[in-house]
Amino acid sequence: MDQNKIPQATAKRLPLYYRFLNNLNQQGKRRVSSKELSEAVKVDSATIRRDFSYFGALGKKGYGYNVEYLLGFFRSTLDQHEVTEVALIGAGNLGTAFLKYSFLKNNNIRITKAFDADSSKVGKDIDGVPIFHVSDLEEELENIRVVILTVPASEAEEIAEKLVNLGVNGILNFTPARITVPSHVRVHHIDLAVELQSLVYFLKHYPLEKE
Ligand SMILES: NC(=O)c1ccc[n+]([C@@H]2O[C@H](COP(=O)([O-])OP(=O)(O)OC[C@H]3O[C@@H](n4cnc5c(N)ncnc54)[C@H](O)[C@@H]3O)[C@@H](O)[C@H]2O)c1
Repeated sequence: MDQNKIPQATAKRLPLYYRFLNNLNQQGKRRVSSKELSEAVKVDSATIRRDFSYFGALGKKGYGYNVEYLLGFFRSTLDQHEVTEVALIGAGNLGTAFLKYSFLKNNNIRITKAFDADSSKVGKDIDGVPIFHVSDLEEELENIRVVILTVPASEAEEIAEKLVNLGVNGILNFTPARITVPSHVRVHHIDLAVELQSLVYFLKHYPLEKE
């Protein structure tokens, strides 16, 4: 299937589905209903059915979806066969937490290198990930095209510019800085303060009803 035809909102949910289905598969489950999936991944079942219809997975009434088929589809779509190496810049509080948290265990994305400006951290490793000096980016980044940015906001723009010059085309930006990059580079911002504000706003203005 032509991956460009999958809407972006659907594509964003793929890793969520993938993780859950992978767990099911490891437990030996062969099928799953959209209701079960919906409860697990917190996406309503109509959306799941619509998402899955893009993958040619039409659930059968009373049977649900075939776990192996879906996993096969997700693996090829998410490039699970290939290992994607990711670098992390800024091994401070947040960066260290990411290096320690093995949230990437179940798929083939791995943080393989970290960079920091603090010489006392350079040469050490955090949970097996070596820390290099940020001035060695050029020599050490090699083929890495995806970077997690956890530096102070004031450093973000300058680092991003360096990264783009070295061929990076994907940045997951945890800093509150809004960085400017050329149009071929994709930046996803994750701003925890904004997410929290939005949650509180929704709770206040759109409270959910108890069932
Ligand atoms: N800690 C949190 O809970 C949290 C939450 C949301 C967002 N953030 C954002 O994430 C970023 C990091 O936060 P933190 O709490 O981990 O800060 P921190 O000060 O603990 O870590 C920043 C790290 O970046 C390094 N650094 C500084 N300048 C650098 C440079 N030019 N190149 C490479 N490394 C450099 C520092 O040596 C340090 O290790 C900040 O922008 C912060 O606003 C943090």
